[in-house]
Amino acid sequence: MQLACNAHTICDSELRPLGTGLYPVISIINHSCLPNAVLVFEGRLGVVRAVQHIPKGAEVLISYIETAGSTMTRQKALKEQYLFTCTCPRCIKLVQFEDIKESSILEGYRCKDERCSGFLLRDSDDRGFTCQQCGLFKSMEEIKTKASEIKALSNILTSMSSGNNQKVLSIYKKIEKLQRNLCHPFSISLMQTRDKLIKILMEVEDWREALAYCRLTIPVYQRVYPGFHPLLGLQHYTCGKLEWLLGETENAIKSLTKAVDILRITHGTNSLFMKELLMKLEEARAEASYKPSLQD
Ligand SMILES: C[S@@+](CC[C@H](N)C(=O)[O-])C[C@H]1O[C@@H](n2cnc3c(N)ncnc32)[C@H](O)[C@@H]1O
Repeated sequence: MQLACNAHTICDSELRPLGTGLYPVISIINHSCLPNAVLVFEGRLGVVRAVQHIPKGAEVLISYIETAGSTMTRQKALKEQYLFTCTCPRCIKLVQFEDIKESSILEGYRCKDERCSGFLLRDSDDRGFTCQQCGLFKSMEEIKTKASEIKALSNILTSMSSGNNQKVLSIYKKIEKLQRNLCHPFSISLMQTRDKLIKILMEVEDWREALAYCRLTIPVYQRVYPGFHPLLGLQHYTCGKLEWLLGETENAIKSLTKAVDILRITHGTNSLFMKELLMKLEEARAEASYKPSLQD
């Protein structure tokens, strides 16, 4: 257990896990769900970078876990994996109204009225949930039916062997449709399903549809992560790459610029990964300045 509490998951530049490592210096850094620094890896080298100004004498804090999640979800993960109760500025708000609202958005249900973006709270008699914006009621029965349909589809996915991309794609699309109807538009589960769809659609080279889902995830990423979070930078990067592939040069420049603005802070500018990103942005800019002259 002592090893698990002090070890770190080594990831590649795109935060895909590669293995586990013990870094004696990095393992003295404590956790916060609102960290002022991030840990990224350049090969086997662990690098901690500040993501905001850290005043002299203040403690450097990184996040040990996925920070997109309700306070209860984060606290559970920290308790189970690292055996402590977090008291960071986000966690001390547990069960305060703002925190209940936040968890109802991130992990709760959507209003029956599709145009309403209110959050739902469970009624005291447990018969269902009421939208806190428009007052519409959603019954427990309706929620349970949709949730069990999603569960059944997820079970099919777990029982499937890999390699059947088209079948997996069609199941994820069904799950996404059900979640769109069940979950709040800023739901993390819906965001994760869309991320799975983006990954598969990129594997089957359907850039157009991958981009459509990627664009849907950006506002959710912007909401659930702080401004300088590597995952937000990487999502802008994915959007930019897809736009570039589809010939949407101006949009690609915008997305790649947003990616660079974030990732130069979290990843530095010296790695091969960042050099490639900066080169793509240069290429897109060069193409944009060349294109109008073609129309002359
Ligand atoms: C990688 S170690 C961090 C350094 C450790 N605090 C030390 O003094 O060696 C991880 C452990 O530190 C403690 N820890 C880290 N962040 C904490 C926090 N925000 N609040 C309380 N304990 C924390 C937990 O016991 C956790 O399992």
